[in-house]
Amino acid sequence: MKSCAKREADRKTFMEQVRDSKENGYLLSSRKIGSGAFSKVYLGYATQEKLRQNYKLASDLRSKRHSMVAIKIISTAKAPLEYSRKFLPREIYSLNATYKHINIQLYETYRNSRCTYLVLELASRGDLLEHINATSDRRECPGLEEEEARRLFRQIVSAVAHCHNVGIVHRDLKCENILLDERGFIKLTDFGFANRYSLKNSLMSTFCGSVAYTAPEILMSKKYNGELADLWSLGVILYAMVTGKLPFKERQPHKMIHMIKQGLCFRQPISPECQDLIQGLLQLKPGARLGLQQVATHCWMLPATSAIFHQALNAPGRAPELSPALEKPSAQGMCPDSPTAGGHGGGEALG
Ligand SMILES: Nc1ncnc2c1ncn2[C@@H]1O[C@H](COP(=O)(O)OP(=O)(O)OP(=O)(O)O)[C@@H](O)[C@H]1O
Repeated sequence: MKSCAKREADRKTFMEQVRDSKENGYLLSSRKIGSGAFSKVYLGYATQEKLRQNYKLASDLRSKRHSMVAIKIISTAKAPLEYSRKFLPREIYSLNATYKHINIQLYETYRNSRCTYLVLELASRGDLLEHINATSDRRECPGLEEEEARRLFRQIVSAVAHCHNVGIVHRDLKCENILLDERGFIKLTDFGFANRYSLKNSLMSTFCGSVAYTAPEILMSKKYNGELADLWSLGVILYAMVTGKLPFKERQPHKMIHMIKQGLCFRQPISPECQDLIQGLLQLKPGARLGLQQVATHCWMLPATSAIFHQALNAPGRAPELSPALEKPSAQGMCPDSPTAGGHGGGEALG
């Protein structure tokens, strides 16, 4: 239980934050909608005066017919210096650089010596992980229907392509960092690990992100290309969306690598087109992964062409990358042709 003194200190801090926000044109509500390692996110409202001053904010909120925003408050006085000096500026830079994309909206920032405030578009329907888990429960079947997964994945790919086009790699793409707004649009968030690169093929060396979504080259502590590492994470996200599970799940990087080398396993019926796309992204060799352009035009992303692709897949002479056994999983729901069937940790529960 919190001590009285701690509660009083928290109350004072919150009142200061309410004041700071009011001075900057926002009413901070006491409804906390999320928290991170060094941040708290509250529901806020833009004042009429703010709406008069900020045309972009006003027109965006008008289209939504409300004045709500998410206010992320980072206590820079309490956060480690490295976070305030390195990761937070990167997050703000990245959000600003990607501002003009529908999936990512930072309206403005303000700060004082104690806190930095990020005013963000409100994504009121929680994150993708919660959505997958809730939908799985409702359907009594793990994962989203492919049609819904396709609709969301298209937006995610578009948001990541936008980042890459302006020279930003996210480096922490995961279901928890993809939020949903009230209209079902995705909002990419948490750019704390994002980095900019000036050379197309420049390599990075910092370990970022969550092990389950992290590209094998990073787990192996190799220098890596940030764009190609983001592509791996996209493969993990798509797998999670359609199966409700993570493809590889281990706490320790060396065990993860072992699992990845054993190969991917689909334990439930997923269309061959979707499997092909996931396989194309989850390639051990970074250079062998599908590029974003190829992802965006992959037949699974364009349903109209999927029938043609299906024919091509089954055409004589094509190497059978997707065996019939995978298209129609066995009664046990395992991959009989996989050396790891039953034994490997692929298909671990989300969460
Ligand atoms: N725009 C938003 N709309 C609604 N909720 C949000 C928004 N931004 C963040 N949140 C909520 O706040 C949580 C923390 O936000 P965020 O991930 O940006 O913080 P963080 O400090 O970078 O987190 P972490 O320490 O996990 O990296 C999110 O998981 C989400 O639940």
